[in-house]
Amino acid sequence: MPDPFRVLVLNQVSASGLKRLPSDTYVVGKEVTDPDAVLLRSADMHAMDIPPGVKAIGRCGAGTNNIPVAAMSARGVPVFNAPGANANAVKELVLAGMLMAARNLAPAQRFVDLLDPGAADLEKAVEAGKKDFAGTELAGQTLGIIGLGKIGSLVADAAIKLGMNVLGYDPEITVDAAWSLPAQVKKAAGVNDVLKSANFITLHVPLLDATRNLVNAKNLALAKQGAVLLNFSREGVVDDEAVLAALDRKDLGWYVCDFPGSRILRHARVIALPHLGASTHEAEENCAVMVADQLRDFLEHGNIANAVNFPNVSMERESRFRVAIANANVPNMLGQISTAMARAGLNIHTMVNKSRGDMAYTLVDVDSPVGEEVIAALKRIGGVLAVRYLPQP
Ligand SMILES: NC(=O)c1ccc[n+]([C@@H]2O[C@H](COP(=O)([O-])OP(=O)(O)OC[C@H]3O[C@@H](n4cnc5c(N)ncnc54)[C@H](O)[C@@H]3O)[C@@H](O)[C@H]2O)c1
Ligand SMILES: O=C(O)[C@H](O)COP(=O)(O)O
Repeated sequence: MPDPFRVLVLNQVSASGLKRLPSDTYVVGKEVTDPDAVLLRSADMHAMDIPPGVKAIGRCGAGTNNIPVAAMSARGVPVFNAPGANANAVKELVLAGMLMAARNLAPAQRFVDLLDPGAADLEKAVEAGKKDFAGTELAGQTLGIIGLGKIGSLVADAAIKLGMNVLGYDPEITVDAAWSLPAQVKKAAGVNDVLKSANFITLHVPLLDATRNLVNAKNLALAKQGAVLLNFSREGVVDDEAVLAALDRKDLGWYVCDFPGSRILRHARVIALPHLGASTHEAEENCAVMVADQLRDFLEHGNIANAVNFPNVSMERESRFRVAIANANVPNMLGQISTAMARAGLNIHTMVNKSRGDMAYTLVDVDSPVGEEVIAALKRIGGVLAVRYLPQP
């Protein structure tokens, strides 16, 4: 009986996902030591000493900026995420955010909270107060969407259905995402174009070097007066100081965001939520199940689906003896791998090799058991980052 896989869980991950890792072959929990894999949501792994035995990381969500992906790539460790699994939850919260801003719901609620329930003129006070909170309707307004991936495309579709005009910008849109966009979405030339034209601007990009401070003092100066900026992306995508200045100048009407950093807290025109975008039972379950299944397929069979730093690679088992190799995407790796196996008298039954950027990944099924010396020889090949032997009973 092989040792069980050990999975360290860093956040509150849905039990439905954890149940996908059966207790006879997995030890899963927050106190697990010497883990083979880590499952998490938003815990910050950058300062963490990631144990050398970690073979995979599973982010039960979309953003992986809390994980040292480049360092994991250098170790040949895939970082899995759950594309689209929480997109509907975020879309619904964006719609809520637009409505909260357009209808002044936050100050209206604060006004009602302060009413005296015992006052004889309660109804009169309600009717007198409501004029301060009159708003606008969404239909007919222009929504600018920056980032048209899983979330952005759902937001576009919902906004069109609400009667909004939609303008989208995404310089790296995938073919699949482009196909899933409603035909009515107009293409913007850039962030400036979106800011100039939209009454509502919503951000759905990952936090990368290229997207840090994507919305800043320079381009906020172009915003339509009273525009509403929504940030359900990441705190660093928006320059908070620039937003505060734009709100104070009344250039921006509202800033709705899911990241209540210290600078924006308690500003009267900021609606800040506690990173709630993906916090629905449905999204938490979808993300955890998707990532746990991907992690299990990788740990047991070496197959890779939805790793942000590896190609998708999957091969049906054609023999009981499988070797999985992560290697640099450079010439002659396959030649060296097959030579090392041939020297040990191993016959390759079938193999698959794919690459993505600097990373390549190879699965090899051989006809007979693979000795430790062969695994050691494979590990010694320059450019090989990680080797795993995955025999089946
Ligand atoms: N608030 C929350 O709880 C919550 C939940 C889910 C995701 N998120 C955040 O939202 C981000 C997007 O999620 P997703 O599921 O839509 O991801 P996704 O990968 O499907 O889409 C991201 C899109 O951004 C585009 N993009 C990249 N750089 C860009 C740029 N400079 N300008 C315009 N577009 C650019 C990409 O081409 C891609 O289409 C995540 O990375 C995460 O940071 C937040
Ligand atoms: O990137 C994501 O998926 C979201 O920010 C959700 O984060 P959470 O899983 O910590 O709620």
